[in-house]
Amino acid sequence: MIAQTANSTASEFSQINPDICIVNYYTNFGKLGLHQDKDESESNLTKGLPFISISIGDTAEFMFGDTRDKDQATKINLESGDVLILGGESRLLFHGVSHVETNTAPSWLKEEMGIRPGRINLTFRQY
Ligand SMILES: O=C(O)CCC(=O)C(=O)O
Ligand SMILES: [Fe+2]
Repeated sequence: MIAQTANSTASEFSQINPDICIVNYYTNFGKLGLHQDKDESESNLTKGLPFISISIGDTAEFMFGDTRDKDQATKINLESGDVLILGGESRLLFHGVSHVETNTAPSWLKEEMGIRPGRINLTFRQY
């Protein structure tokens, strides 16, 4: 498994010109099973072009690993404002969301932006 965290910079991955943005909204009961993202073109997947994920709202437990087995997956928290990049050799890692933690969003999102409870995730990709 290739998983680089805080020390990695976006410049280590090939640049993308995103032409797709997928928006997922999770209620506090929301989950997403372990899967690989491989709907993009074969050539861009082969190049390992990254996708870029931005989390907004409540914190999610995000899992990733080499297989679809959630017991073996590594779990990290993705908080509001976190950016996750899966690219290069990590591009086809299995990943998913095991749960969303109720009432963990920054209070200003609710108070000033009127955002509803739960989590929004945006992923930017290049087909
Ligand atoms: O919500 C997330 O952090 C992951 C979303 C995801 O894996 C997807 O949209 O394919
Ligand atoms: Fe995904």
